[in-house]
Amino acid sequence: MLQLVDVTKVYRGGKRAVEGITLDLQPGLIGLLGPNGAGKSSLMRIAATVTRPTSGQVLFQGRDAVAHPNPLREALGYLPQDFGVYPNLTAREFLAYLAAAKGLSVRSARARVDELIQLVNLTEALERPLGKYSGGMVRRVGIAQALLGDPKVIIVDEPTAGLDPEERVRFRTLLSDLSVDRVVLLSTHIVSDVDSVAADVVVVARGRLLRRGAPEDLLRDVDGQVWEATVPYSEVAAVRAVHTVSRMVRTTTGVRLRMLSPTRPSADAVPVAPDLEDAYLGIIGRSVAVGR
Ligand SMILES: Nc1ncnc2c1ncn2[C@@H]1O[C@H](COP(=O)(O)OP(=O)(O)OP(=O)(O)O)[C@@H](O)[C@H]1O
Repeated sequence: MLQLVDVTKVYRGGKRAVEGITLDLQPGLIGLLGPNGAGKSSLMRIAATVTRPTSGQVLFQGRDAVAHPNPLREALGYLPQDFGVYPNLTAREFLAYLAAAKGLSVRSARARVDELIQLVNLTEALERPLGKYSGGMVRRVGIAQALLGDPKVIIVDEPTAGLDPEERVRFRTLLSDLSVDRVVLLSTHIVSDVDSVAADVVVVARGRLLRRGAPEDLLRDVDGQVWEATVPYSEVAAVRAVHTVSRMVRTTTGVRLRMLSPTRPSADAVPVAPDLEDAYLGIIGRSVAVGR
């Protein structure tokens, strides 16, 4: 439905944020994972037609969405990373304003706004000005506005920033439900945001696509390479210098480390089943090791 073809973004001043990324996106939830500065937001802005690629193509239903962005814009719900609100409007006024800008009729806008306010759990704060909302509440308004107009493509950039754990789970479930017949592209640097909801994971770093696959494929990459061992606190730095450590828990007997290593890292290390966080760190770690 939405394709990025060999997309590159070079900002004024020469910063290369995206380096030849090709992605064919079909309905479903696609998790775009990468560390800070990987180029996720740049890629999302290009996919959302708010930034033009320096080279490469964006195609929506086979048509050029760079030269003719309107068909994609009409089908799009976008939550940018730097989403802002008008502080003097209430949530209802703000959403009604955006619904009007999207061309929804007054009647269908009113029903949709009420529905969305319930969906993102803002009913109680409805009549308060947005300037008095917490960061997490503003985020929820952002999610609601992205869903106005029943979009076929939903692009959400770090949507869970500022949400509490319960809201995160709720939001993950919502996006998963929506992805049944829509493209939902979610960017994050938090692996648990895509774990168990994304059937398709894309890992980017330094502007490049490093790996794309189903979570089970990514887990297979590090099968037999994840270990746990307890080491004295004084040895932690030495272990970390050699291995990617994905978890560290201080215990009464030392520090319990979870680490990636192609071979058993120490005599007392026990193999454990990999999770997506291990797989992700493995991909990022390998890309650093080979200098990509
Ligand atoms: N408008 C801009 N002008 C110049 N450089 C930019 C601009 N926007 C982003 N960059 C740079 O491009 C690189 C990629 O940034 P981008 O925001 O796309 O990454 P990201 O993966 O979304 O990271 P984060 O999660 O920190 O936002 C970074 O080095 C960033 O500083």
